[in-house]
Amino acid sequence: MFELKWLWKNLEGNRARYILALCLSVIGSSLMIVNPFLTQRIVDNFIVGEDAMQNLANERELLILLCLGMVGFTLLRSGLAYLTMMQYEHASQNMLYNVRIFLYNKIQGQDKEYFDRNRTGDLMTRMTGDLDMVRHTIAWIVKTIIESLTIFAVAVGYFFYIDAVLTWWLLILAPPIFITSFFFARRVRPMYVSLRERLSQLNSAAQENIAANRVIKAFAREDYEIEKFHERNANYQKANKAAALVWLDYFPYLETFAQAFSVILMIAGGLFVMEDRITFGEYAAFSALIWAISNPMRSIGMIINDIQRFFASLAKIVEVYYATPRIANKRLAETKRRYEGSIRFDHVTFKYDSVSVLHDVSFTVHPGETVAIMGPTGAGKTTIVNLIPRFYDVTSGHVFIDGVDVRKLDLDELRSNIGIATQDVLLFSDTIDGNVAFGDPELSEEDTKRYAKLAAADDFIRKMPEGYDTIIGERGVGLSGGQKQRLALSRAMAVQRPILILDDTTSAVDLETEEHIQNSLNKLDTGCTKIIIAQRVSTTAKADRILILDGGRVIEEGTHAELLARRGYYYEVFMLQNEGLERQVTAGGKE
Ligand SMILES: Nc1ncnc2c1ncn2[C@@H]1O[C@H](COP(=O)(O)OP(=O)(O)OP(=O)(O)O)[C@@H](O)[C@H]1O
Repeated sequence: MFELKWLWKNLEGNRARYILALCLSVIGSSLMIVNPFLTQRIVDNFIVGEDAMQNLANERELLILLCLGMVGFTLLRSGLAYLTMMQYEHASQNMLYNVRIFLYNKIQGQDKEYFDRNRTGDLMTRMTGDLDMVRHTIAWIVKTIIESLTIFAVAVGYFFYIDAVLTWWLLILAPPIFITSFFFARRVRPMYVSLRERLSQLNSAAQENIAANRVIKAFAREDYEIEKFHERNANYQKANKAAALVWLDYFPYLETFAQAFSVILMIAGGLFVMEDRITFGEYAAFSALIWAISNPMRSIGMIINDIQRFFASLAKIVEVYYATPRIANKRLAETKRRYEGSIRFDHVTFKYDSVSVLHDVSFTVHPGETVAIMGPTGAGKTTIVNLIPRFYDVTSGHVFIDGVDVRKLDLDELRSNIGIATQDVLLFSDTIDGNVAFGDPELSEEDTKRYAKLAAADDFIRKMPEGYDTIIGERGVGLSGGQKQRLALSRAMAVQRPILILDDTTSAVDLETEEHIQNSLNKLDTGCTKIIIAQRVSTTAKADRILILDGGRVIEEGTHAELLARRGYYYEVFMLQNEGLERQVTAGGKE
């Protein structure tokens, strides 16, 4: 019932067309009765009736009319079938289009946690194969069911009109057919749920392997990955075969019952003709329409299979359809404000599910200040910056921006006040110009170049075959790690936000380029609070303050000079890094 309601809801805008399609299906199928009826008249009046010869001579016009009627109704039915299909196609394609956009927007609106939990390949399967199954259902399965039921009902009605006893003899087969179908449906349903899951695993494996093809090649793991893919492919094939074999368990019974219709008709109908209970014309009508009863019985297996597939697919679609992100944009702000840029973490604790990652973290960044965060890998640095644009929400404590808890700010407004260059650089397969101006499509060519220069990217961009118009491959293929980082940095700077977050953005660039970037960041003309995650002392040295994070706790906090004087973690990192650099940064670092 829920499924029908869902379909009805999503047919909005196409309901009239769909109802028209259903009505045309019923009318078209009902007309199936006409030709057997005309056949009966022709047989009884002009072929085997007592007055057949006489009628042939005297009522030739009637015969021609009946023959023309048969041709006319056949053409009419073909025309109706065409019109019906058009309505089903339009209604189902329009619905598919609308639902796909809805799902796409839904997925876009999900929070980071959702993407942590859901695999890309699985989401892709929902957006493609599952949606197609739903369309197939409303265009084909519903059509087949409506037409089969109509033909069945009309044929049975007509049979009763001709001879009720013979009809009951035929209908004696209906209960065993329905019981067999019921058991088949019950057995096959969980198989389609598992089949759908295996398809999703197969697609996820394909998507992951294609996306990670360079890593696979680098580690010469092609054979292993091919084997893994084969395994999933085999799983999917096995599940398909298992479902098909279940059908084969029931198929002989259903086919035998369907065949039995003709046998009963031949025996009982033949006897009835001999006893003159029915005319030969009526027998011919029965015979011409017997498929109207047996065919729906035959296709019942196919319909049940498709319906089970539909249920499995719809369940997956509905999960996305009704998914509500925990962190959602409530669209509170009428106009977006520009923040001052102060950030305060107040006793922040954070857990991923039940794993604690941050413990009682407190610090303040004043507008325009630069704070560097350093610490061992896995210490929680990225997690800290993820809390500022609310990619995740704190488990306890508060993150304030301009004195307001981020959870009380409008999400769009909050995020449009933050420029971020993430640790995993993700570029789009677009022009370099398009990538730099991604956050601000209105950015002038001149400004695009200016920000590229600030991020020390202009030089290498100019050397590319088509400069700023060069199209880069998916995820930045064709660029070095450092080049990608510089493009990501120019993209983050180009949006000119009051808060700039750089997560290990210069780790892959050489020291000279890094110094250029440092100077650019200090010279940014829009006043900007910066949080820079870095492992190099050369990056952190000039920050107003440095936080050292270890095991999710702030263990040291101060300026470069203060932390060196403490002889703690920072000092050790400093000593491990270049001695020559020590002199350089001590001179330039803040006291
Ligand atoms: N989405 C996630 N789900 C569960 N655990 C996560 C998730 N992201 C990170 N973690 C865990 O949280 C901890 C902190 O991760 P985080 O990425 O913040 O560390 P980091 O200090 O930035 O490390 P790195 O310097 O290597 O980038 C790690 O133990 C990591 O395994």
